[in-house]
Amino acid sequence: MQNDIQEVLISEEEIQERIKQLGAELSAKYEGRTPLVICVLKGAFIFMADLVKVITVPVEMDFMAVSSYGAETKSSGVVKIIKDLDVPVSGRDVLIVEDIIDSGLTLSYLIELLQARGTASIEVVTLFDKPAGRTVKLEADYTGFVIPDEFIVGYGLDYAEKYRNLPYIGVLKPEIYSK
Ligand SMILES: O=P(O)(O)OC[C@H]1O[C@H](OP(=O)(O)OP(=O)(O)O)[C@H](O)[C@@H]1O
Ligand code: HPA
Ligand SMILES: [Mg+2]
Repeated sequence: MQNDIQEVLISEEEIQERIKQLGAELSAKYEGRTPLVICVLKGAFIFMADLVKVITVPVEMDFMAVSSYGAETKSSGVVKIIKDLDVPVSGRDVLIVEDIIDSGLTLSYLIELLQARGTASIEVVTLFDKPAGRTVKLEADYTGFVIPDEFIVGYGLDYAEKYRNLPYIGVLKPEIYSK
C-alpha cells in the first residue's frame, strides 16, 4: 500500500497536533451546551474518533453515510444517502464533522437537509479543505488544513475504497488511477 504513495503531504504527527487545537477551539465554542456531533461516513470516521476524544464538553454523536465519488476522483454530482441519522435534529446544536470539502456538493446538500429538519444551529468542522475543487460556494467554520488541488488519500479518505487506513495524508502515484 505504501508503495502506491508518491508523496506524504501531511504526516500523522501534524494531523494529531492540529486536531488537538481544533478540539480546544470547539470545546470553548460549545461550553455549556451539548452539541450533536454528526460524522459524515465513511471518510470522516477516523477524524471523528480522534476529534471527540479532545473535546471536553459533553457531546452526543450520530452517523450519516453519504457518497458521491464512487471509484472516481471527481464528484458524480449526485449525493446519495446510504444511511440517515438515527436521532431527530430538531432544536439541536449540530456540529458536522467532515474529512474533506472539495466541490462542496456533499456539505451544501447535507446542510440544506438538516436545516429543513429544524436544527437550532449548524457548524462545520473539516480536517481538509481543497478550495480549488469548489463548484458551490461553501466555507467550513473550522478547518484543519488547506490542501492543494490534488486527490489525496489516507486518514479515512479513499480512492476506490482503498488507502483509508493510512495514518497520514498522501498523494497516489499517477499510474494507480490509470489502472
Ligand atoms: O465536497 P465534495 O466534492 O462533495 O467532496 C467531499 C466528500 O467526498 C468524500 O466522500 P465520498 O462521496 O467519496 O464518500 P466516502 O466518504 O464514503 O468516501 C468525502 O468524504 C466528503 O464527504
Ligand atoms: O481528494 C480527495 N480524496 C479522497 N476523497 C475525496 N472526496 C473528495 N475529494 C477527495
Ligand atoms: Mg470516497
